[in-house]
Amino acid sequence: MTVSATAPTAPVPTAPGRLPLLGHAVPLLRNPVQLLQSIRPIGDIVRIRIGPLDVYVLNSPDLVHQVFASEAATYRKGRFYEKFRPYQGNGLFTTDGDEHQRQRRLVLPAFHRERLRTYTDVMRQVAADHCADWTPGAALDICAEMYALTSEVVAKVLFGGGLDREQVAGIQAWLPVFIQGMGRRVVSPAAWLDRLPTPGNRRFDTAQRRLRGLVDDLVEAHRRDSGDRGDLLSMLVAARDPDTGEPMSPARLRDEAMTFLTAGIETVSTTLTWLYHELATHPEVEKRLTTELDEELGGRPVTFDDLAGLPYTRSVVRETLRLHSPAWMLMRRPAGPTTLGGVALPAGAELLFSPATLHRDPALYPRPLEFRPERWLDGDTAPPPFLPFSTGPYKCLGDHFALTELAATVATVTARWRLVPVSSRAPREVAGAALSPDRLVLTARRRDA
Ligand code: HEM
Repeated sequence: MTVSATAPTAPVPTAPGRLPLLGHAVPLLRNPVQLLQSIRPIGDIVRIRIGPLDVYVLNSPDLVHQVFASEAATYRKGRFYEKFRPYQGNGLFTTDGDEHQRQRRLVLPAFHRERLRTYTDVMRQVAADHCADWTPGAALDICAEMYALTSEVVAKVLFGGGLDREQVAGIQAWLPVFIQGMGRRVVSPAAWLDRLPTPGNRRFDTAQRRLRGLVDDLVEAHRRDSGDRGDLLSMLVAARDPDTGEPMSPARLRDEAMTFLTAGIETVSTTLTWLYHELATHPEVEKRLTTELDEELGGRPVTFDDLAGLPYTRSVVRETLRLHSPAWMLMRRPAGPTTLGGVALPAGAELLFSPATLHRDPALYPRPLEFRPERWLDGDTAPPPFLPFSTGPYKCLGDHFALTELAATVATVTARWRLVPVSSRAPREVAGAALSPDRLVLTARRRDA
């Protein structure tokens, strides 16, 4: 059923189960993705209530396209992103409008295809070094392993060879505390709670201070020696505004670096963890994957140019991003009163789109809960909307970076190791900053043993 044919003033259906005062806060806190999934069949736009706040959930891919892409100029990023600003500063993630557009133009060349070619060598090397330390038969905490691997990749690509071990360890130790604390503050009911001198708040303050200090030092070092070191930060330091000729200020460089650290690690490590869960429970997929890797690479290290010739590997990555989209909630807010899908929305209305639930809609994807990389290889019908990285002017800037890192890591790790289940327990989804598995333990077996 859709509401798109209704008159502009028609009421929007409200999700069932609303409680007085609390609205839908209880199911949202308990399992937000389940709630968002359950209301998809109700209409193209469905209202949920969080206490006094109305949130309009967009279920139709056409309306998502309208709000996020074709009419994006008439929407702001909205509440969720504003709440990140005190912690993340004025990076790409928290800015919108003209300021965002100017900044995005400056940052874009650092993600150019030719740069990705160089970054791929770092990705492969980190993955190879990381799994070289595994002991055959050892039970591995895959969430921790993938977090350590991906945080080293982003730190090295961002800051280059100048990083010492202590700095990498500092990023790995403080970043999860910072991201988790920031997530809690974004949904916190009262800002004063976050200023109480509790152990958790003190740990967050320390993490934020240490990370900012570390990033400030690295920015300063790059500005002093401003040649191209092949890393991402060098590109940002060298960037000049085409209108004014001005470089980015040290604070802006720090904010962008913090944005890449917070946007580019957990998303990728979560995807890799789900991917290894799926491989461990789908031996036929793993077999086809290793056959492709053996045939195409024959044991040699993967390069950027090899990735185009690994269609099954890329389908495994794509299917993981479909079934386990890290982004489960994106928001926008109309700049003024607007009509959307035939429904009048008030100025400042909060709009929500969930890539995770769109990708599990049986109307778009047949047998949506099955992990079937083959669905991306059939290729004779128009593919359904696939939006793990969102769409429009605020679409993930690191999408090609992430796809390259995921494929290069899988090609490197899976060529050497099989990760097999320790138990039949499936990971439980936890909706935090990303839609993550709560826990995954797998046993490492050498493929050549
Ligand atoms: C599987 C991995 C990833 C996923 C699923 C993902 C997804 C997303 C999504 C959904 C957004 C928000 C878009 C919106 O509000 O419409 C976003 C923004 C962003 N992401 Fe990613 N991301 C991933 C990896 C990365 C990586 C590796 C980097 C950088 C190294 C990165 C950098 C960014 C930045 C800078 C933004 C803000 C873009 C802007 O507003 O201009 N992401 N990402």
